[in-house]
Amino acid sequence: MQSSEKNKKEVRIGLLGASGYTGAEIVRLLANHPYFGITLMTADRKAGQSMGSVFPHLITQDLPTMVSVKDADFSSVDAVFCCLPHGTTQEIIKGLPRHLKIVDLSADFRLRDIAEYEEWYGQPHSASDLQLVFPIIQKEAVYGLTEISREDVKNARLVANPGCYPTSIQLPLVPLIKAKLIEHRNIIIDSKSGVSGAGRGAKEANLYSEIAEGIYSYGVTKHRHVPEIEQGLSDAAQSKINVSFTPHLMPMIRGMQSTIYIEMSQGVTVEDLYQQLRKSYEVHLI
Ligand SMILES: NC(=O)C1=CN([C@@H]2O[C@H](COP(=O)(O)OP(=O)(O)OC[C@H]3O[C@@H](n4cnc5c(N)ncnc54)[C@H](OP(=O)(O)O)[C@@H]3O)[C@@H](O)[C@H]2O)C=CC1
Ligand SMILES: CC(=O)N[C@@H](CCC(=O)OP(=O)(O)O)C(=O)O
Repeated sequence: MQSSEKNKKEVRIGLLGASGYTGAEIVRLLANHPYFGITLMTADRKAGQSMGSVFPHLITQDLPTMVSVKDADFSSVDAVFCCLPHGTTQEIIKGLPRHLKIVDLSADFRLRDIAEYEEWYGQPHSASDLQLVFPIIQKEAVYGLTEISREDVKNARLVANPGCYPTSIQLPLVPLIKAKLIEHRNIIIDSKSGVSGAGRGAKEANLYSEIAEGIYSYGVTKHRHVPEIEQGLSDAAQSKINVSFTPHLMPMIRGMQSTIYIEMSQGVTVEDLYQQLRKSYEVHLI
């Protein structure tokens, strides 16, 4: 399909941070989508390159050349996916034209409490005037765990896409908490992730020789996803929930497993938990 035909599709998409792992995933998901066409792509170090040269498996896709965000023209864009590092994202989002719908994959708009963001992410909001701008944008953000807040997501201007570990933990626990099947205390979460979760940027700790044939825990007691997990579970419970969460890095590229230990409410059986999860995520086949 030619770019000109793509422009006729209903929703014109800008992809910010297209040259990273999540950018490539968005391209894959949108490639044959009937309503979306990609009209703008940005990169940082790889600005000026084609997507096919960065990700050879996408070479057959007819995509615009990646440009730097500062050179991006949003006049032919209706919605953007932000696939940028957290911290960087706030500054870029606050400068985007108001007509754009935004899906942000970073962590910048997930936490309602800005003080909590600064504490767990170990950085103030980066632009000097952002303290003024951030609360306004933050109020517009909907936490985009679709299964839990589908209607809010539909109408949002800014969707804060949940983190990987928090997704794997909230999807099973939120329905059980709402149905009062589990206790709010002593929730212990043991999660395992593949290495692509750390992004494509080169880091010593993610070298093959560091990762292969081993497993290690990291961020013990202080991983930045703790407040996000607690925010979602506390919302479901309508009271404060604290969790013990330990992530592990596995010698694999993709994938995630979270094993969650809970106390069942009095009289509840394991079968009750399964029934509730089946009911909550029932797929109606036509
Ligand atoms: N990897 C995963 O499984 C998941 C990641 N996320 C989150 O999504 C976001 C993107 O992650 P991921 O794709 O893995 O990251 P990558 O490191 O793979 O890609 C980051 C992208 O942002 C660009 N970029 C980096 N710095 C800047 C900057 N200062 N200004 C403009 N563009 C910049 C990079 O350009 P270039 O390549 O040219 O340097 C690249 O396109 C992160 O916030 C991450 O936390 C969310 C869910 C899952
Ligand atoms: C293996 C690894 O490093 N994982 C990342 C989380 C990846 C993820 O998808 O979460 P975000 O959307 O918040 O980036 C980490 O532990 O920080």
